[in-house]
Amino acid sequence: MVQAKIGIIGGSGLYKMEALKDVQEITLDTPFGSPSDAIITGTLDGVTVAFLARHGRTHHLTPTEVPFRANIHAMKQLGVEYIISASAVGSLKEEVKPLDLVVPDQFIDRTKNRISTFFGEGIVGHVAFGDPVCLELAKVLADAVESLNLTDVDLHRGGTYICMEGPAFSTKAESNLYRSWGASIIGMTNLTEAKLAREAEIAYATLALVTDYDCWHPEHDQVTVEMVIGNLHKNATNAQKVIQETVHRISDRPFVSTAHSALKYAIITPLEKAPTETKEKLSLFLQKYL
Ligand SMILES: CSC[C@H]1O[C@H](OP(=O)(O)O)[C@H](O)[C@@H]1O
Ligand SMILES: Nc1ncnc2[nH]cnc12
Repeated sequence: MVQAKIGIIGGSGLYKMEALKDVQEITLDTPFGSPSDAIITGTLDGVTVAFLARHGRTHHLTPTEVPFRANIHAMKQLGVEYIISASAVGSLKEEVKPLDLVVPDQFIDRTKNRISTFFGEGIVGHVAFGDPVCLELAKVLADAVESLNLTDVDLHRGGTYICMEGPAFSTKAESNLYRSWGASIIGMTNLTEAKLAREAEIAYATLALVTDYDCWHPEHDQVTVEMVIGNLHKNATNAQKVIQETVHRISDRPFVSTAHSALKYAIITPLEKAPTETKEKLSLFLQKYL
């Protein structure tokens, strides 16, 4: 099977990477079910990457239905060590304008209906998540954005991403509450993914593509899918340029992230006493500690 150190998870509006060459479609199974879609491997400027459309290439999965565990497991099977996530978000701040790019460094969890851990069934682990994205990868991503000098696009380094359950957008009261918390952007997917990536010891960072002002803004007080997709199409070209530049930078200067050893002090259950079936289910993550 093709191996790729860099994985790309594309969200709403980013269902493929146009610049990929030597493309192969790989259908994988995992102990956590099937991923959202086939994984597309290929090369970007000679570097092998693995691309997955988070909601499926036909966008048929709601945020709640996205098989986050299977997606991360599949990336790990391919040898992925760094994940670049591209995601559509609403803005919670006036200065974060539609079409801007944000590289968040914090998340707040407002999800209610999803499993966001690989642990359980006899093996307990608690990974550190104080810095939920890999700060080094986030810097590479933000530096890549800056180097491209994209017209009419401001870059925001850092900021808090509210991860809500969806699929309905927020109420105005919720949106204003999140603003009062100082959060910058809102979406429905990235915290879950970041947590699982951390448990899988994969460095993870988000390129957030601002599509709307959510519903708090007096002059733009309804967010619609039409608005989101319209802006995302405009953003998709920029997103692909940024991803390509980031891939180039990672392959030029691969680095060791603290995420790569996140499980070292996280597992509390003595593995020799843990159920064999669970050890097998988690073997891809645990093998180096067994
Ligand atoms: C189509 S608007 C809401 C939808 O867009 C974002 O998706 P993703 O994070 O995968 O880009 C948001 O999280 C919602 O799933
Ligand atoms: N306003 C919004 N709320 C949640 N997720 C989004 N994705 C894009 N815009 C969004």
